[in-house]
Amino acid sequence: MEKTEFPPHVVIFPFPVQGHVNPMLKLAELLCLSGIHVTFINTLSIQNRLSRNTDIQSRFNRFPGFRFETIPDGLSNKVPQTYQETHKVMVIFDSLRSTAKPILKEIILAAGCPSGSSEVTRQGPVTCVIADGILSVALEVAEDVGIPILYFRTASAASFWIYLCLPQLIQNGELPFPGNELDVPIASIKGMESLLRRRDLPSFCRVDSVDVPIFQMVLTETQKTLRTKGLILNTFEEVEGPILDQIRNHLPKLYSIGPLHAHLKNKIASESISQSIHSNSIWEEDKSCLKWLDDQPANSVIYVSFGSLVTVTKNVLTEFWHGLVNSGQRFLWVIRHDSITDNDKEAQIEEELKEGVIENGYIVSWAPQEEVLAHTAIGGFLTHSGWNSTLESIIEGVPMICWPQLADQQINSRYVEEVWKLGLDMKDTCDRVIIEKMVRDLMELRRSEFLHRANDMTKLARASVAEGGSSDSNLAGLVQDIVSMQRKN
Ligand SMILES: O=c1ccn([C@@H]2O[C@H](COP(=O)(O)OP(=O)(O)O[C@H]3O[C@H](CO)[C@@H](O)[C@H](O)[C@H]3O)[C@@H](O)[C@H]2O)c(=O)[nH]1
Ligand SMILES: C[C@H]1CC[C@@H]2C(C(=O)O)=CO[C@@H](O)[C@@H]21
Repeated sequence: MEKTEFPPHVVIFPFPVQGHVNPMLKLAELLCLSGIHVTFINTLSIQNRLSRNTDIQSRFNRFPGFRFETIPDGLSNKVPQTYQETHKVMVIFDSLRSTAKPILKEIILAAGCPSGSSEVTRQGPVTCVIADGILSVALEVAEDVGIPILYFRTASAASFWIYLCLPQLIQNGELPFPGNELDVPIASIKGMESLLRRRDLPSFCRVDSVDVPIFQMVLTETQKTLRTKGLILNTFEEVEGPILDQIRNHLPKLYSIGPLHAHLKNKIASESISQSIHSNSIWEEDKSCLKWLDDQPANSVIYVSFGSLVTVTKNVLTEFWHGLVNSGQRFLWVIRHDSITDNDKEAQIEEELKEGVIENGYIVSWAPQEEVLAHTAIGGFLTHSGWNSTLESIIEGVPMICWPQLADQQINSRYVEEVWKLGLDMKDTCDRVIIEKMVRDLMELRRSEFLHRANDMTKLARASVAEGGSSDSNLAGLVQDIVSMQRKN
């Protein structure tokens, strides 16, 4: 086999939102540690925010075969704060669809050419593309230029499997469903027959017509996965095994390599590189909360965060405020600056909440979440059930109260309560009395039950990313397949 003068070169292209960029940067670092060269594509605003709020540049400078490539934001950085999250996502999606194709093609074709910047980074021709599982614009470019493409879907395997089964749900008359009878069982998804109700389907399924744009987006983008060389998922066999087996019937090359943040920490430790947790936050992290946590008893604090996309009204915040205060538990609460939709009152709301904070509460606008969940003071997590947050809670053995709002969060919360039994699902309610009761149940009355379950799952998660574990082996298989793609090109 002829020897190539360059290592394999992968172009990685995430959907430009925090919950996608974060895990894909972890993947990029893992591939760099395996000797693979990487070009990572960010929109200009994402790249500027990462550079402003993290050590991203210096962190990746240690890899001579790595470089960032930035592309214009298009319309995506002009989205009014009052837009609902799904509207924001569709603006970004449509903007990339209309602008990214020629730019991505140019990046790929210029790689490895003497006149290109590859002379600076010494990268060879592109071996393959790893694109976000909702960016088929990258699939079209890869097919045009004739190079392999893998998808990385950053949400749960369970949500991906439901999206892949949407055509059956429509054919069997289970979608769309009129009205709000949400406890009707869903029967036609293999592996979830006795688990699913309408309310557990991803939020995009709550439509009275399948022509709703974001429903069409997830349906068509997911079906296009079948045209790729394989699918990477940030999950592990022991947590979503039965569903991974269902997906493998349609996508044999399925690489479950998560939890990626823990996987990367393990690999960095084995390379004896600096141990500190490196942030990929696009907001500035308020680390003062770590000092506040140092002063709290072990397992005494419930951490509250709803991720990077969910927005809330003042009324919702007020219900959570009273529920948390009335529970008598200590709490650390993230209220993201751009998360309040009645934004004319944003400053007033936060001040009211802060004025009301008694000694057992602490509020920040963005936290170092991986460090918070690893802190001994944390005894519970009130979460929106975003997949990164769910994995970060699992690996640290923190039981959860789930308040799902968007996309895969609904099915994730169902698995937390009903399958993994790691916590409580507050789905479709927001009431101070229910919030208070659930916080007391998680932090006091059923504490030992949930901590026991969480401890068992933590062991499985840590074993999967340890040397020889399922995710470790699957990552080695991914690297090997990328190397073999280079030889074929
Ligand atoms: O104060 C905070 C809050 C969050 N995070 C981090 O931000 C990420 C948030 O990701 P996630 O929990 O997945 O939530 P979203 O940002 O809402 O993620 C979007 O993308 C995910 C992956 O596709 C989906 O699972 C979610 O439903 C979708 O909303 C996590 O890594 C957190 O550690 C912080 O660092 N500080
Ligand atoms: C707003 C959501 C549309 C699909 C994306 C997603 C996925 O399944 O890839 C999950 O949640 C969000 O990140 C996106």
